[in-house]
Amino acid sequence: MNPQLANFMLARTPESIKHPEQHTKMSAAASFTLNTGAKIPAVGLGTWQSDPGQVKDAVLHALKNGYRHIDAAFVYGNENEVGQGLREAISAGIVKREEVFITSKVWNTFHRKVADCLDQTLKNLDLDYLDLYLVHWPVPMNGNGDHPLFPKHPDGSRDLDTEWSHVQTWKEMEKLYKGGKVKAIGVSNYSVKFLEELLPQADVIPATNQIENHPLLPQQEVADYCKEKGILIEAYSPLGSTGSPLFKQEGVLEVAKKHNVGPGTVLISYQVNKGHVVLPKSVTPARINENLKTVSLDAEDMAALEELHKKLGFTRFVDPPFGVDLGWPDKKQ
Ligand SMILES: NC(=O)C1=CN([C@@H]2O[C@H](COP(=O)(O)OP(=O)(O)OC[C@H]3O[C@@H](n4cnc5c(N)ncnc54)[C@H](OP(=O)(O)O)[C@@H]3O)[C@@H](O)[C@H]2O)C=CC1
Ligand SMILES: O=C[C@H](O)[C@@H](O)[C@@H](O)[C@H](O)C(=O)O
Repeated sequence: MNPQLANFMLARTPESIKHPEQHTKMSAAASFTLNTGAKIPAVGLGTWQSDPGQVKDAVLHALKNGYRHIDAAFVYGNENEVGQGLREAISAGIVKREEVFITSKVWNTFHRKVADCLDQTLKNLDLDYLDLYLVHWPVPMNGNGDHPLFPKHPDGSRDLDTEWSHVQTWKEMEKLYKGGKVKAIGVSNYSVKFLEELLPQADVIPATNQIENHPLLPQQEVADYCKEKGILIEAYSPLGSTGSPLFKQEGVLEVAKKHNVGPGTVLISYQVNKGHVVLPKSVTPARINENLKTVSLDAEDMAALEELHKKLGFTRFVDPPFGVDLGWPDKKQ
């Protein structure tokens, strides 16, 4: 067996799952192991739509209260403040840089110049390396269009770079990995279709695939495929994204009642129980604390949560209008 894969298979069960008696309130200590051998904390703080003016304090609060993993991206436009939160925590002696797992992502308009995007991100965050760098979407966009991040054609459709392929982007990511400024590289928003295009050409297997995941979109096909290839799933929008709509789902509330916890704890625990990293976003101190709590869900709880998409159908909360087939089975007519 490929050593990257063997390492991953051995170590992907978090300690808290191997020893459920230790699996009590805070999951900061729970971690998975990437196919590089590095540890990644199971719960990370999301920062998409965390406004400048709020996100520095959110990051600082999270680090003070046990988080050791922050999920950022160039396109979020707030990396500078994320970096300030991290720096304050380091200056205050709360954490050391090497104790925090920092992820960022190359934006679509930078697929031909990933090294430039990385350098800007490192400058924004005031760091000299990232723990994980992801291809945000497998959709190159025109880097010389009418907008630096969201270029459009006159008809309003997104201006894609159809002369460049996501596989070429990956070859550039591999160079960054070999250069040492990123300790691991991975992908995001890759369906099986895109992974099947990528893997035969890849010298480095992606460490992670960050995808939308929650009981209304378990994405079992790509999750199973990634498990087989040693690629760890990172679940984004675990609460249903903006306004946490999954908090109102009856099935989630029933499991929450059974365990005497909030619906967020159920949605976050659902991911950790599946062996996924989970990235809840909040800028609200009490919620940031709450989102670090997990409980052990039993087979009956997991089945009840899985029933939801069977009853209600798949729901995708993050679905940007790229105008290309991303290969998602739930989007097939
Ligand atoms: N790779 C990709 O393409 C994507 C990556 N991501 C990553 O995943 C992260 C999480 O996904 P995201 O879409 O932000 O959505 P989430 O599912 O994390 O939901 C965030 C929303 O839930 C609210 N919320 C958080 N915690 C609680 C709580 N305990 N009780 C009640 N409400 C709560 C937040 O409000 P408030 O902040 O006001 O407290 C916010 O409105 C992102 O921030 C980003 O880092 C997300 C989407 C796409
Ligand atoms: O990470 C968050 C999401 O991917 C977000 O960056 C995109 O959905 C973006 O708003 C878009 O419209 O393409």
